[in-house]
Amino acid sequence: MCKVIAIANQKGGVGKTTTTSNLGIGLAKQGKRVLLIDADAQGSLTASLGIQEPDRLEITLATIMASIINDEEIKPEYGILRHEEGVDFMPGNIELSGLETSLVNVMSRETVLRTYIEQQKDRYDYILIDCMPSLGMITINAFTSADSILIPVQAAYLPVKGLEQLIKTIGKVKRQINPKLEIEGILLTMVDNRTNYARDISNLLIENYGSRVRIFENSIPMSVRAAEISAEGVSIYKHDPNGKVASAYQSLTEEVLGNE
Ligand SMILES: Nc1ncnc2c1ncn2[C@@H]1O[C@H](COP(=O)(O)OP(=O)(O)OP(=O)(O)O)[C@@H](O)[C@H]1O
Ligand SMILES: [Mg+2]
Repeated sequence: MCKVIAIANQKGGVGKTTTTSNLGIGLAKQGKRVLLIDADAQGSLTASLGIQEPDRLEITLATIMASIINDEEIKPEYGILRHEEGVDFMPGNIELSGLETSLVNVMSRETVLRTYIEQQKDRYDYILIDCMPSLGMITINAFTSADSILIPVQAAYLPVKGLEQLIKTIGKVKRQINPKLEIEGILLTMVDNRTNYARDISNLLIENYGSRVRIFENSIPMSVRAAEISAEGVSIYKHDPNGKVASAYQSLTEEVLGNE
């Protein structure tokens, strides 16, 4: 059985991409077959997997989705790249923003990505989708394709209002298009253990959402080592194997495996 998890939060810079790559590589290290999908026009996931100029790539998620819109046959492995640490990935780049605009007039515009992912399901155990910081059509496509949504929340600010909107959108997609959709959990990221602030936010999250949404036991600490990896093109397990962020992502991986 393949599980599809979208990593989403319309707030920018909360650790979506970092979580997608390190959870994905974590799952691969546990022997799972993993496909990562870069559904963000910024191409940050693609860059963090070692592609220096995502915008120069010819085959990306945008071209694949355009083929599906045009009803063209594509082989499942077409355009998929492989990272040295054992994950496959479908890159994304700036062309996704043009596609986002053109989706408005497309028949079944919410299900284009799902059509692609359905073709991949017998080839992978986990498919993780790195969403862009918006709730636009591409993100809705990700929610339509997913079994669950993992929501990274940066521990440095009170996220309540944006989270409410995100949870509402997830509920709407669940009711209208994708009845199996669940929230995998809220993940606190960039936790600075020198302050009490993270604990306050954690308590606030539990108070406000604990009854409705699972909050991951593991959080991801703030560390300059984590900020370095996107430039290195490798995971935290390779860049700083004995550090606290590697250990946190490993624990998160185990938690996600436990949710199977
Ligand atoms: N645990 C961490 N500690 C310190 N810095 C981090 C940590 N995780 C991520 N970062 C850094 O914070 C920035 C934002 O992280 P990331 O790109 O993963 O967020 P994002 O939610 O994907 O952003 P966007 O909304 O732009 O797609 C990056 O520069 C990243 O390297
Ligand atoms: Mg990102």
